[in-house]
Amino acid sequence: MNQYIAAVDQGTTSSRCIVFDHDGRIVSVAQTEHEQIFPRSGWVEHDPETLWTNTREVAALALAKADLPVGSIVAIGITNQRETAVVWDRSTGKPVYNAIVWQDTRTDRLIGELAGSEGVDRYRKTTGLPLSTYFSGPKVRWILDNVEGARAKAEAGQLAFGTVDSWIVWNLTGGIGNGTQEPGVHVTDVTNASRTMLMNLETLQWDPQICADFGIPMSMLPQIRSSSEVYGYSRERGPLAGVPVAGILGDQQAATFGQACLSPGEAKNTYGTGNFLLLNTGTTPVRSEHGLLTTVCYRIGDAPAVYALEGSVAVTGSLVQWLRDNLGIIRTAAEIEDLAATVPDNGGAYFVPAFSGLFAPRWRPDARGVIAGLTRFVNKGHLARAALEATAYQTREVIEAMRADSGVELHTLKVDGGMVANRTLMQFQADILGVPVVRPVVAETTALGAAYAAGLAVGFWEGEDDLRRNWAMGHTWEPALDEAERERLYGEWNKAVERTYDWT
Ligand SMILES: Nc1ncnc2c1ncn2[C@@H]1O[C@H](COP(=O)(O)OP(=O)(O)O)[C@@H](O)[C@H]1O
Ligand SMILES: O=P(O)(O)OC[C@H](O)CO
Repeated sequence: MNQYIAAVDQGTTSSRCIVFDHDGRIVSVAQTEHEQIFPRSGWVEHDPETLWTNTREVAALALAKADLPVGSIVAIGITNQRETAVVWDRSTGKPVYNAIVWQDTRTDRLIGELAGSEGVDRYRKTTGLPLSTYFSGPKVRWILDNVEGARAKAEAGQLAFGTVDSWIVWNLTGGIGNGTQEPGVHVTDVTNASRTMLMNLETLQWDPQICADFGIPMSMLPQIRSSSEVYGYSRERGPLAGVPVAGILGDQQAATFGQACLSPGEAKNTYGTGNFLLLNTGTTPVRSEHGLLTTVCYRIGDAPAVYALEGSVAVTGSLVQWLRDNLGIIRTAAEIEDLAATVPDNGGAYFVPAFSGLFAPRWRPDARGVIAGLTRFVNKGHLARAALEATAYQTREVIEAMRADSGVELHTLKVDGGMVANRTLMQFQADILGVPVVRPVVAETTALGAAYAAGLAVGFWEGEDDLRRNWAMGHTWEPALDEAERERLYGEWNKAVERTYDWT
């Protein structure tokens, strides 16, 4: 009987389950979007129970679609939107509040208080991260401060916190209130833990002082495990019953692993709701001086952890959604390419989507979005074009910071994620960087990375050479813009970005 690995990718926009074979090829896919909840300006939430029910539905559907027999799935890997925080009651399995999503900025005042006179870099040495609304710790604190009774229950050891991986694994392996009688395992992996602001980057353990400063009881926290080991077994009925849950990676680290960026100096850029560029820096954390994050890239079983430098851009694909949902100038995300093709260039317009402030490399929580350079000439085609270009300019900013921090010169850029279907964007990305942009055959690298982590833990793949062998080039976009024009456009972009500052 053929054997496969199932990967669950619980992302910001949708939940997916993808089944892979030994060559890393896709055998079956199922996907469903979930509601984005915006209760107030700057707030972004998801319903945790929907995230879980969608996950189990897409898993069942992916298996049913390919008619996979019981016993053909040898392991499950989990990958997830990172930082998003869920707090639930251990005895009922019910969340005490909606999941607070990574883009949510409600904790900005709290960040100011925590930064105090030491500033946003107060915990950077320990965690690799600047104080920001982006990370989970402040979100948990907000729930404890604002949900009635939550703090008392947390202090009594009755509440559990998890990033979305923990929440899914808890439910997948048990979950009271989920038709079973036993709690699931309460774990996370080093990559997800490294995004909470509560983990020490070198010891890979929760930091008691930071937890105390944040007012978060340590009894709420999951156990930190490697990215590739058996954490527990699925209790789901059907073909997944009893299958080991054997891999967990935050989605951007998973994409890095799925792109086989397994040696220091190798990088990938993922274009989803936001953009995330990760550079493998090997087994020593590299501290950033140019606005990047130091983060855990992966840890396979007992091997030493591998670290990465990361440039996180908050708004890229979500700007396309905004044009679709808030302005209605396109009906589907893919239509932006046709609209952009109605004009030859941006018509002088620059769209800086600082909807959650600006993340890497500028970290400006006070920024808000602008469209600069408007004249009577600009039409919706130009706005579509400017929206796509914004993704490419933001990527260039991050690559320049990465070069300054690490000295690594990227001669090609490996890309993946939902937006890389857009050929206009990929061509412009190559143009504005002046290096080729390369998309692999299997662009679902996030799910593939989680599958690899799970498959390595159960011996389905033997080692990293298997993963390197599976990577195959799909399409390359070569730069075609002359240097003077490239620099003129980028210079105007930089001017537009400065117009977003000091807004809040
Ligand atoms: N053809 C396209 N052109 C531009 N953007 C697109 C296109 N297709 C999808 N997107 C954008 O990509 C994002 C979805 O990518 P995906 O990798 O699935 O995201 P996530 O993992 O964050 O849920 C959405 O924000 C959507 O607007
Ligand atoms: O769900 P994605 O693909 O937008 O990824 C979100 C990131 O993990 C946020 O840090």
